[in-house]
Amino acid sequence: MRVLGIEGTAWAASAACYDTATDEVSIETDAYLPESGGIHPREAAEHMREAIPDVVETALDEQGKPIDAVAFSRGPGLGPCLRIAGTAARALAGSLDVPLVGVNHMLAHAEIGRHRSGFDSPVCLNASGANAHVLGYTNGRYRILGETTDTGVGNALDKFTRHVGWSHPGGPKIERAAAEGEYVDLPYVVTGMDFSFSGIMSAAKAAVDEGTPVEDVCFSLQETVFGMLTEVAERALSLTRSSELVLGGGVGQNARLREMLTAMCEARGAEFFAPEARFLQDNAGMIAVLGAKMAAAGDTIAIADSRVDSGFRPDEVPVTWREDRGGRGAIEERRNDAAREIGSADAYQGAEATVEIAGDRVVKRRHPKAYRHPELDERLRRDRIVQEARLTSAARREGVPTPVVHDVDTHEAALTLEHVGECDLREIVEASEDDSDATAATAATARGERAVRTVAGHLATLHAAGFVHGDPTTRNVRVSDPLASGGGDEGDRNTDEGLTYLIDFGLGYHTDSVEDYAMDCHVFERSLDGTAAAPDPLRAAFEEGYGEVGSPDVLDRLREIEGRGRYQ
Ligand SMILES: C[C@@H](O)[C@H](NC(=O)OP(=O)(O)OC[C@H]1O[C@@H](n2cnc3c(N)ncnc32)[C@H](O)[C@@H]1O)C(=O)O
Ligand SMILES: Nc1ncnc2c1ncn2[C@@H]1O[C@H](COP(=O)(O)OP(=O)(O)OP(=O)(O)O)[C@@H](O)[C@H]1O
Ligand SMILES: [Fe+2]
Repeated sequence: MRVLGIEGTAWAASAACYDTATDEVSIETDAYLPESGGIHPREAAEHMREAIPDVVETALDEQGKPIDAVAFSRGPGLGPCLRIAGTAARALAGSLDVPLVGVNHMLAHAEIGRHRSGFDSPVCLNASGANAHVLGYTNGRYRILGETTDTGVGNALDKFTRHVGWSHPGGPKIERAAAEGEYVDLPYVVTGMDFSFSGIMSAAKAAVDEGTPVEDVCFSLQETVFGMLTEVAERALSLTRSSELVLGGGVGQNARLREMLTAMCEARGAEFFAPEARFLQDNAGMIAVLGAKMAAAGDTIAIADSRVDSGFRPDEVPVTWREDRGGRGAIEERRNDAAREIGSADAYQGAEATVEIAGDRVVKRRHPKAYRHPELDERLRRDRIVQEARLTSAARREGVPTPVVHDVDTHEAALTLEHVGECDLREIVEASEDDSDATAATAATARGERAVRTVAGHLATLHAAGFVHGDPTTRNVRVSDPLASGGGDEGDRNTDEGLTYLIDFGLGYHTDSVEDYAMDCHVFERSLDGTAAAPDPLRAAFEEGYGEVGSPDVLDRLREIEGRGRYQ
């Protein structure tokens, strides 16, 4: 099959031909470069209007053979640009009398890495201009495991370079200047698997204004921003137990980012793949390749339904082109692989730390991360160990079951904690749809729902006390057996079903913001999406449980967060 791809979300007016027989992709791109400032939507659309016919003609001429389908970026992107590229795609599909395929641009960034690497089911880090997120595949959809809560990563870098008077795009200029720079501290913001850039960017601009050499700020921006992305990618690998990572998006052209991701994957025995530059930056090649997979699956679109969508999110797309659904079988396989690799029940390799179990105690150590700048690494490990010890105890005082903290060693970044629970909540929710044994499955589902409801109550209690957990995932909840929980002397409201403990408070902080509380809930719900065999009833149980204890404002805000588009 030969597919013509058209890309026109913002700066790249691009057309490509992909031939499935040879796996060859030829790409023709005409880039819009603003004369001053950043991308102006109207100018970008004007460029799109002029450039699209030419790149399409060149791509078709080069192919020289008939085309079987036309694929185009439906979104996300700038509305005026999308509409022009969409109109061209519709006209072409009509005149060639071939099917039309509407592609999600961010999924194309992710799928091109999977396609070129041959990986089976990787986690994908998309680091592009207008977006930044980590995707994992479960139950027939790509789930957003973590994302920016403000701007895309490239846009953030570009805003900084505008401030210092450099021309667009700024990313490559930061990379060049960073070669001459030294480290200075900038804010580092990771909440669960989400992250934000606005605080860092304000601090970076202020540092330059106050006389810090711009090279030092560029160097530190890379260390901080890419350190955050790498950390989040590692958390996603740990949560999903995947051992494959692919990179997508224009910022992926940065050598320091790729170096960090390579080092992180190497340290945890995972494989890393970044496609070549022509497939990282916006390009129609990735649209043609995913378009071909969709067309082969019959996933084409009627002209009448082919409206563009500037806020099109990757998790809205039902995945038709993958044979596996990423359901229970895939989860089980990864679980077995992980168990074989660890080879012992006495030690865990978390995303951040190693946890050794010795009798009724565990020792948790945050080892240095080779990918991170040593100064940043030391600061984070020390701060988090102190915070974890403080908030673990603070939560206990509020009546939320947590491990007793026996010892804190800030020098070694080590904590000695009481061993709690029998398994992570993840094991229960992963298992809750086992069709081989219906009775066991119903029991597991009921147990999962009860535990999730209890977690919701615990989070509401923390929020009422003025702090957040910061990383409430199904891995950071320990669940004990109902019979083994020992007579209810803990005074927990759910003693009859065993205790549900919260652990791993290293990313927690004090706050009185409804937004922060709602984000805490959002992080937990998304971890259900990323790990549970059947997330929907669990989400419902969570919201019900939160509603019983917590403020309705938080739940309202949670729904608002879920409905928010991130494209800016
Ligand atoms: C929706 C779509 O229009 C959008 N496209 C987009 O952002 O273009 P993309 O080609 O993926 O990425 C461009 C960004 O990539 C950055 N960039 C390019 N080379 C870079 C480098 N060496 N280091 C850091 N950033 C770099 C640029 O500064 C710019 O912000 C997206 O994918 O989010
Ligand atoms: N006090 C504890 N009692 C029992 N098990 C524990 C305890 N602390 C940690 N564990 C186990 O070790 C695993 C990793 O611990 P923790 O989440 O604290 O480390 P981490 O490196 O931050 O992991 P991640 O970032 O992947 O959540 C937990 O999922 C849990 O299975
Ligand atoms: Fe892009």
